[in-house]
Amino acid sequence: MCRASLEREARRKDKVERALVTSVARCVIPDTGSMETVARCVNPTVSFLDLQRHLLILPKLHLSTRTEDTLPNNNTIDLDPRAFASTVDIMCGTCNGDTAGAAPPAANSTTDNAAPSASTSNGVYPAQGKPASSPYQLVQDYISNVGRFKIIESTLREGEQFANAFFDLETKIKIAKALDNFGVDYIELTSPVASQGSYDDCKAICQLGLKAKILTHVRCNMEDARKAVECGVNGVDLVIGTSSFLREYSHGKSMDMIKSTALEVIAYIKSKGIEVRFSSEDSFRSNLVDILHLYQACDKAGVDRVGVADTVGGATPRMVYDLIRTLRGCLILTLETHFHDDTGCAVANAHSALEAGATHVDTSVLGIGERNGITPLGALMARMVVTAPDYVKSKYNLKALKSLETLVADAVQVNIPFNNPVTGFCAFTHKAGIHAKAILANPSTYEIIDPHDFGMTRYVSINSRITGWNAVKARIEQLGLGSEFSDDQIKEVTAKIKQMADIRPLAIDDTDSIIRSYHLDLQV
Ligand SMILES: CC(=O)SCCNC(=O)CCNC(=O)[C@H](O)C(C)(C)COP(=O)(O)OP(=O)(O)OC[C@H]1O[C@@H](n2cnc3c(N)ncnc32)[C@H](O)[C@@H]1OP(=O)(O)O
Ligand SMILES: O=C(O)CCC(=O)C(=O)O
Repeated sequence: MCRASLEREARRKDKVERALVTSVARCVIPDTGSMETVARCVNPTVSFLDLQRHLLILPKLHLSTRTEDTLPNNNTIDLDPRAFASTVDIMCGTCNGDTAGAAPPAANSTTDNAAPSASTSNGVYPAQGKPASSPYQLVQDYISNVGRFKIIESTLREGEQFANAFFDLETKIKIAKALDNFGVDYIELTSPVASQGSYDDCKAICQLGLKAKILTHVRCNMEDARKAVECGVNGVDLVIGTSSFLREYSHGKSMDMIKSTALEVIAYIKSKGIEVRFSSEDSFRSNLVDILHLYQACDKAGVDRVGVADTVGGATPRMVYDLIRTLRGCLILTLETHFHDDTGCAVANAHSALEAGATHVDTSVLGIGERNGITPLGALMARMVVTAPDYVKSKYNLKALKSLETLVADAVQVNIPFNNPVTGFCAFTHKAGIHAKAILANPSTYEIIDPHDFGMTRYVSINSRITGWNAVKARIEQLGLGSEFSDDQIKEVTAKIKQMADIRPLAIDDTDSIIRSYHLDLQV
């Protein structure tokens, strides 16, 4: 029977039930030979095969169905039931909806078919159980970390790979202190193996006594790891490419060699009592099963974090969600993510990763890095202050963003882009008359971010032909002339501004002069 008829049959028999998914596995579907992700439920009547053969709707589990992946012997991978302990609708042709004997649902899961409660639809972070002040309806998700992520700030590592970057020690120290003042959790530095200067600077920054933990980023080999440890860092970020591109054309190592070296290096760093992270470069073009096994081995060896990198910036938010969710389901619980911005998805990908259960995001100020860079710190803050306002406002010193960006922009001799989230010169400028009227009445009408949270101010422009009388009235009031104009007179002066703005671009002095000259005429 085809999937659609099963679906119809299930609906007809009203056998829609909710079941708690306790685990998932990827296996070959006998009928089709394709590789799919399937789920096991607490309901004992819903067997593994039932779920393969009958319709399974997993709205929260956007899992991979990449057919090129191969599975180990028993066609399963160890999975973490907690990661998938969410309630899903399952239409099943064989079970009768009787959930007797089912294990109790996990905390935070819902077990009935009722519409979400008012608190949920109003935006509650289920993982934290605290109300959100975001006006957007958040997606309820047990595993999401949007309200408890950490930042690994890589301006002094990835950022040094930006074409224009040259940071002397004095500049590095200024940037490190500014990042610390902003409240980032970690500061990642260039490999001390890169040059004598990099080594000396790394040592010097470790001695600053910053609140943020200092990391350095090295190749996955013993010599690099030894140098890193010598510098006195709090942690070492190990990296090695796992895609066939990088295995063949970068370092030439097989997956087995990568694994044995990784385990040796991890053991060494751990023996020194400092944090160690293992990351696969080019994770999204790596074989899923390869990296699952590698990560699980590293996890078992006691790494503090596992890193996933979209090294060439080709991933989409859906792909990110898919991979991170799958890794979370495979007992990889502390997950760092690194997104390049080649296709403009770096911020969205970071958000998607957090929704899927990643714990750490790599950023750099203004996104500077190799090619066109990575997730920008400021843009990520803009995104996250909307998603998780309480967390972001209490944790990060948002008012320091502008000066931090200015410091880095000056150091690498670029301008802050005009359309940069939050700090771009027009990020809070409102111009069209319809917008201006509503903004003046209530800024939330056309602003999702409150500029004051970042120490910024909004600006309502009246210097154009698309302005309106409400905006002009506000300016007249600012000039202290409010009581001397009737609404009709304001409309008349607005017409004069538009007449002039049809001829040439206006500055605020021009519009003020039109207003003042009209006002003088009123006196005579
Ligand atoms: C995606 C990323 O951004 S990863 C981080 C990138 N960061 C850096 O490259 C740090 C700055 N780099 C450097 O200063 C230099 O490249 C160094 C000091 C690391 C190495 O310099 P060199 O010895 O001159 O080698 P080169 O840069 O030409 O090639 C890289 C070497 O590292 C090896 N390699 C590359 N990645 C890895 C890895 N993850 N683990 C182990 N070895 C690696 C390559 O096989 C190559 O080895 P080879 O000398 O046997 O050919
Ligand atoms: O170490 C990492 O996780 C990321 C390394 C990197 O810069 C990349 O893969 O683009």
